[in-house]
Amino acid sequence: MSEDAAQDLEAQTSKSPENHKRKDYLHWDDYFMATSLLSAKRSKDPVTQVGACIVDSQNRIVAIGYNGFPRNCSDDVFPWSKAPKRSKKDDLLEDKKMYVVHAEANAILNTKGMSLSGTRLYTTLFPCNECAKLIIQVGISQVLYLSDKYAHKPKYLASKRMLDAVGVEYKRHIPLKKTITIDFEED
Ligand SMILES: Nc1ccn([C@H]2C[C@H](O)[C@@H](COP(=O)(O)O)O2)c(=O)n1
Repeated sequence: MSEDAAQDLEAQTSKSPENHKRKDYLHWDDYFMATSLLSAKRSKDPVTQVGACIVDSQNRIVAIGYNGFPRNCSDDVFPWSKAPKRSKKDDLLEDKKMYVVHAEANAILNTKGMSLSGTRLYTTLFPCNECAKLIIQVGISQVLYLSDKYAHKPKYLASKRMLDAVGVEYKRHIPLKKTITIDFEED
């Protein structure tokens, strides 16, 4: 038997992985969180890059977003710095928090007003109180997050208070895969 024929025969046998469903495919939650992480890579914030992804009940991505300045507010003109605590009014105007649109808000805005009732939001960082208000108002029913690094801050405590009050579920996503490599040269 020629080498080619032997390879064909091997490919046809039941042992060959080519004839079976792949086992190391990406599971849905990892897939959507990875999409959020990829989206976060677009952020120009030097300290914290956040990505978010909204998914409907049929696992279709509805919109994605990341933290950044509003459209046409230049990344090179508006400040990426933080004002020191107890700053004067002028210093506060040089604080990024005055200008940044959060990833979750951008994802919601990117849906262009479509119904989000019953959708899930994947975010790399737990939503603040302002984003929680939006999440509730548009009817998102579940939030999955990776990091909760600001959990102790009042904004995040207020966020949980609101989400708890209205029954929006939230849970930390524990990835099944620790890393995912994207290789642009893979064939
Ligand atoms: N859930 C969140 C929380 C924060 N952000 C944005 C806002 C800022 O650009 C950055 C946080 O900066 P830091 O205070 O860590 O210097 O992340 C967001 O998009 N979503």
